[in-house]
Amino acid sequence: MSSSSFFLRRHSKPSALLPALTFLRSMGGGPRTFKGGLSKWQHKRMHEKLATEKEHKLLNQEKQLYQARLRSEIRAKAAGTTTTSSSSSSSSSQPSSSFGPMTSKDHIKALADRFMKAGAEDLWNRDDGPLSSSPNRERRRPSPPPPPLDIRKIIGQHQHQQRREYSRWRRNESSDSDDDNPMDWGAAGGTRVKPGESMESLKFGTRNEEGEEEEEGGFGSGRRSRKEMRSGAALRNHDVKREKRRVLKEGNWKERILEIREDVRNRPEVVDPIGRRRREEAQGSVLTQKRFDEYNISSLTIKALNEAGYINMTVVQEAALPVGLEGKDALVKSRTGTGKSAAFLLPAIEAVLTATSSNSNQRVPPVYVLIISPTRELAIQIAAEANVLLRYHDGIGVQTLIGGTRFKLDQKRLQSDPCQIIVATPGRLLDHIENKSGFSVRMMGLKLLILDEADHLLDLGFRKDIEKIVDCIPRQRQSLLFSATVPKEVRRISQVVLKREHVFVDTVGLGGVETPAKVMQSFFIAPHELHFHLVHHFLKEHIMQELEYKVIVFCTTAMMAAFMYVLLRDLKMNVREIHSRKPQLYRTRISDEFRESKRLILVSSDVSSRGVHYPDVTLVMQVGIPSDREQYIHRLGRTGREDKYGKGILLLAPWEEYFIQEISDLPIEKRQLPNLDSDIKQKVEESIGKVDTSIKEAAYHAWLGYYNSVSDIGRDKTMLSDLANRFSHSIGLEKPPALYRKTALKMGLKDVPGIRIRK
Ligand SMILES: Nc1ncnc2c1ncn2[C@@H]1O[C@H](COP(=O)(O)OP(=O)(O)OP(=O)(O)O)[C@@H](O)[C@H]1O
Repeated sequence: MSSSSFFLRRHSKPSALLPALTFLRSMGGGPRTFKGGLSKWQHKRMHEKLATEKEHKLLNQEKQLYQARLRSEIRAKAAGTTTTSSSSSSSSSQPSSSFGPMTSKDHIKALADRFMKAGAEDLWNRDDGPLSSSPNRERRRPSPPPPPLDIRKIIGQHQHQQRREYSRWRRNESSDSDDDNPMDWGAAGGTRVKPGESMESLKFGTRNEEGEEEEEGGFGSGRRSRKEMRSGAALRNHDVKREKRRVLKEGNWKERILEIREDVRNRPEVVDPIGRRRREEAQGSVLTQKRFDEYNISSLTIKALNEAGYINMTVVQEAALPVGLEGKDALVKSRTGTGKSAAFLLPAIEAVLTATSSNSNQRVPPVYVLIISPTRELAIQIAAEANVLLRYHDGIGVQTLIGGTRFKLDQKRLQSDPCQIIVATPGRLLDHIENKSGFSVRMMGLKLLILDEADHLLDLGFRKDIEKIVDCIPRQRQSLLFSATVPKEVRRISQVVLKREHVFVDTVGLGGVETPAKVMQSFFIAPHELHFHLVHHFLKEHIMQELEYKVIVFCTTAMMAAFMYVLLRDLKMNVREIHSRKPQLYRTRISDEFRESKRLILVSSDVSSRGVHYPDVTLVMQVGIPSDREQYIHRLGRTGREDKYGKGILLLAPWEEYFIQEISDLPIEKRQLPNLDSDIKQKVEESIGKVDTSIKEAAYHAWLGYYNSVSDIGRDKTMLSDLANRFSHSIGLEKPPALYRKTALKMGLKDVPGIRIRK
């Protein structure tokens, strides 16, 4: 069917679509409902709640253990058996060689020592007096004492840092090295590899026995292993205790945020953008000196690579290829747009070549490589890149299995055009596995499983599907996981797919900035009513500045994207839309058009936020709060790819400002709102008025569904209803449209004032 007939079909009856549009957030083809009719977000919250309960249970158990230790110490004292540990502890922080119980003071001192080697004695003195009055001690330290340390503050900040896995502290602590060089933020962790640098300096953290990765860097002035920083067995209950005791007063937070902001403002790239450019140019690009032909890659692939313009490897390719080619499992983290696809496609092709050479006379070749991607666009793009690299390999085929296309057509292609590499989205792949057509038999020969955007695929929305898929493929296989973001919890869950002894390749590094170096990031806080005016203003301004502009505007939901598109089109902008409410053929066409074009604006939901490579995007605008830090980073990563320059704008409403804390370690700056021209304002108002009511109502419903799922806003239903009313006004609705009773019930909005329910 032609794309135009799809287009006509889409417009024939928009109202018929409405019930299906309600409350569904674009999830890139992932499952939308879960057992018991729960939405993704309700399901996610349920799991978070269960995890918190579990954590509390563990806390109690550990508390009991601690109390038991104290009791045994008292008993030991009563029996007159003072242990070596207690007597030696005042002079040494080392644990005693005796296995008797430690006193509580010893224990705390030992902890303080381990926690902060350099400052431990000060901590001890401050809290426990006796030591500071010790004459020996005075003798040992004749110089004036350093300023007292506030242990609570330090521990609180340290835990805060651990919990969010941010690394600002490390940067602050190690900033002496080269504070004014934004490119060197990761230097203290020794993880950023510059062209020509030895690969030894890259971080390859293999898993230790506890399943934690050993990494350099840590708190305080010294370097320490990640294992030490985290929960060692002895430290663990005290870690938890500190967490419980921690008083994070609002004031402290505010102070810290102000400090961070001040720091951001003073960064050289903010105050001196030209100097920044020069410094970066001096630093070189993501390309290294290493050439592809130096590795054990087939000459036919090298030929194709060279033709495609790939001569030298990027940092991630140089780091991940040897691991992938050796057949090891790996979790690979590297910034957006740095060439991860080739880093996994090359081992994939080699795996097929090895497998076919030993297994050549099968009538229907098994599938040797399975690549899973969260979105259809990304799957199509990966298959296209694989085809480029396979140009000279006759007999090796790639196929995509993605939703939104005809299942029967997939089956026909699988039979008529056998392939060894499959690129699939999870849902459609499962359909094929569960369908008894022999597809799962072909999967029995699988040698290599690759998850692109692995953190997203292991997130709650997809994890069940991934687990099912993993259950249906051979255990004896290699697995490679790639992403630009790898949150702590994903590292743990990755064991669902990876072998225990996998390698962690991290080209960002602890303390490294996760966003592209050459993207200037700023955020604006403005009442929601002004967002559309501001989007229009920023676009106009950018078009004036950039002759060859290419912009992506990310909206919170598919229906918000639809609304924004209609509005910008009416304002005579050269704009396209792409989101999950569009048929796949339309999406593919728009995606291809945007890839090839210049001077074009793409309004998108999250179908374009991850992995999709649109060359030369000059500006990424994010309107409304991103669902998490990772989403912000991936969306922003659509610009500044391949070492190019770009701009990122985040537009938030005042109640969304708390999100800035989530990304406070990134080089993002708050900007003053521009003065809006009253004529332009009026023009925008008029265009809002012209948008079809059905689109506005669907946008309102989607807005409510999205913000209900954003925990800090969705928790307070009265506030949510208030904001929803304001939102409905801002998109030109006279009154908020009513909800279906069932939906209102599901969202916990049934008896909330201001939320209308259908009779
Ligand atoms: N060695 C290389 N030499 C030249 N260009 C390269 C090289 N490797 C990759 N590229 C190009 O860099 C661009 C970005 O690559 P790719 O899409 O693989 O990035 P990515 O790291 O997967 O990004 P994301 O995190 O957004 O998924 C592509 O256009 C690709 O063709």
